[in-house]
Amino acid sequence: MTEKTLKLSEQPLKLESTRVWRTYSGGKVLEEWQGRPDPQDGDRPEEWIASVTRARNNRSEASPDEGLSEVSLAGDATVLLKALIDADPEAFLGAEHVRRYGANTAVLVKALDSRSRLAIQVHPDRDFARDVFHSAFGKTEAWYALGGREIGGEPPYLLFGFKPGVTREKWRELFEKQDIPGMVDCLHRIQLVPGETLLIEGGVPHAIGSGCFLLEIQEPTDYTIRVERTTPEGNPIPDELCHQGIGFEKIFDCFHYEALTLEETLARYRIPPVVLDEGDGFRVIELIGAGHTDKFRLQRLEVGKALDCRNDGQFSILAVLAGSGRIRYSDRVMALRQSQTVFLPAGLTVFRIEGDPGHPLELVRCFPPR
Ligand SMILES: O=P(O)(O)OC[C@H]1O[C@](O)(CO)[C@@H](O)[C@@H]1O
Repeated sequence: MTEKTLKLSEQPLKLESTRVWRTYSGGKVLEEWQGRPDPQDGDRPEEWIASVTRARNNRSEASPDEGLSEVSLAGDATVLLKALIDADPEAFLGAEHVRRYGANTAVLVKALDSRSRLAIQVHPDRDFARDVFHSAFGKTEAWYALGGREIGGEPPYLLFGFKPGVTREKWRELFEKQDIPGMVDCLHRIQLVPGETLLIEGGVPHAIGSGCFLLEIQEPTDYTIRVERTTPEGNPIPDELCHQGIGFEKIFDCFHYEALTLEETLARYRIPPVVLDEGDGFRVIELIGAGHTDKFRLQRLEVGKALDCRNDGQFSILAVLAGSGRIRYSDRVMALRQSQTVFLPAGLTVFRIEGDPGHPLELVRCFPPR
């Protein structure tokens, strides 16, 4: 029997691995999860998934396309996801999405594994991004904790949100003195709990601690303002990477000086999961919904048997956290295994996810804003 002819925008697209250089080290747990031989920590601790966003690393030796994801085609051929989308935005992203956001997915997904703590940083909200970077997107982000490891006897942890008593003047003074313990002490600290989701709005100071393995969903930019001029591992950070070209004076405008207690911070930013649908051999859990942010949505899918899905005129992105199985679409099948990532174009309207007996699939499904 001959297969039906399908356009690329009508089929699931397997994504190649896209590792990206960062100022912090990590990646060993990520590589273990990916089943790579000889997993190692290094200077590319992040996997960018379905990315149409270029990394802002300011490194002359790197490719100008660093950060852009490639799609695997037949044989060993690959093509940039961005090139496919640019050639036919509506078919891949959906007409309504293109009307609102142009030929941009409006979302970026990452798997991130830190051996060392990240530098204390902040990302722009939409207003700051528009006024200062002339960008339609800021960098609100959310972390879905997958697991982690102890580093030097310390369990994985997160720093975020100003504590009561922190003012713009105090923050600036600590920056000028480069008083790192003082800056760390201005932020709330919590332990990373696998399965928890935190939403970090643009403007909120934060630093992912050492030993964290998480999935991140965010707006599609790489604007990171870093207030530590030397990384926790002792490497100087070039000024341009700290202030992103806007100068040190301006960076203090990017922070939201809203000092909340830990309870208030967690009540605002920790998002409890909600079961949306459950049946014989599947569960669909909302991790981030439209009520939490208008920047993206995130679901966890658990598929022991089968789950019928629709794309409803929008694309979505899958990452297989664990298990194995397949996607059935039209008259075809695509195998799924742990760490596989897949772009599901808007033109793929219906598909079925099936888990293998004894190896139920655990997946995240990432959506752009509605
Ligand atoms: O400043 P660093 O350590 O390179 O970290 C940047 C990283 O921080 C994050 O914003 C997470 O907080 C990632 O999206 C980003 O790649």
